[in-house]
Amino acid sequence: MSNCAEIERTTPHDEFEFLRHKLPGWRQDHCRTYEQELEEIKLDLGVPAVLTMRGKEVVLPNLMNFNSLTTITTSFDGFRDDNRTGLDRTLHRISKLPGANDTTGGITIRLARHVLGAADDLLPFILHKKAIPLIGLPGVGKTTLLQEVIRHLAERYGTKVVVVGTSSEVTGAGAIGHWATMPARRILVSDKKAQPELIRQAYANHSPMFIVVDEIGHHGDADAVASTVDRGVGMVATCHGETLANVVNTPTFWPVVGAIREHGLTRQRMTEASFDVAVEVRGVGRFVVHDRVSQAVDEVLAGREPRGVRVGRWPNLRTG
Ligand SMILES: Nc1ncnc2c1ncn2[C@@H]1O[C@H](COP(=O)(O)OP(=O)(O)OP(=O)(O)O)[C@@H](O)[C@H]1O
Repeated sequence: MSNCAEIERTTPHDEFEFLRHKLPGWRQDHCRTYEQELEEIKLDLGVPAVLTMRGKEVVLPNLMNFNSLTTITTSFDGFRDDNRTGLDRTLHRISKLPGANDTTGGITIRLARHVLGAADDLLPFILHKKAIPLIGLPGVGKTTLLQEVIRHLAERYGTKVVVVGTSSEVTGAGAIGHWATMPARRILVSDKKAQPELIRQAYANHSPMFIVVDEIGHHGDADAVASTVDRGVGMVATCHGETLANVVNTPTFWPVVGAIREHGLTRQRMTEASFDVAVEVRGVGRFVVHDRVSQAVDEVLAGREPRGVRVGRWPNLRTG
């Protein structure tokens, strides 16, 4: 699929600038200094703003006052019930901290950027696979990786890729999706409780070859994912957790890891796992891949840690 000639492209720099111009003048200057490495801006009432980067924090001078916080917060539109919104033509995520009496106590701005090549090391392991979870703790780079996976899928399968998710980081916040994930189609989830039904609608109504779900884990998600895969539709989904073992040990995921049942003190896998390869995202560019998921699930159920293959930028890389 290469019919993207008319899609307007923004660079990570453009998207950084759209965001930076929302801040009061002197804070704009501080942010510019850290453009390449900035990951989050935390603006809380009564304390100085904090810029976070991988492995370091910078505390800005001056306390955040009510007027500045209100001016910044009201410059972003459309906060949803989960207190998140995005910024048009960018992948950034803006989240409110609810304060006393319906006020806003602070905001967290996650600066997301499309990183071309972020999935390259993983491609040999995941292309031509049917169903893949990307497992990782908050902030390890799952969403950035997911965007690249979507871009690769959309290049191959075009509009037969449907992305289901709440997060503006994955496909962009605006009425039109972010160029990097187009022409994949998107279903925006405004209420997480509706996600299982929207996954079902994605396969029932839109003839996908692949459905991509940003964050499964709420009640009903795993059942919807398992029945999608049973119908032969490909699936890539992110899950919170550090390892595959964490996922297997969380009952809400049991439908996708082999319909696990408890018998007294033991747990047993009743079917093959829905996923045929599982990826643990351990850090930016560092992955552990399990390519025989059902067997790895059995290892966890037997109380052992399954050994995966280390892929990507690990120091002293060797297979484990
Ligand atoms: N390969 C990469 N190269 C450079 N920066 C990256 C890369 N992957 C992620 N980052 C940066 O790290 C930060 C966190 O990444 P990301 O939002 O993808 O994490 P996440 O695991 O999805 O977090 P959460 O679970 O909180 O949504 C972002 O600022 C992102 O731009």
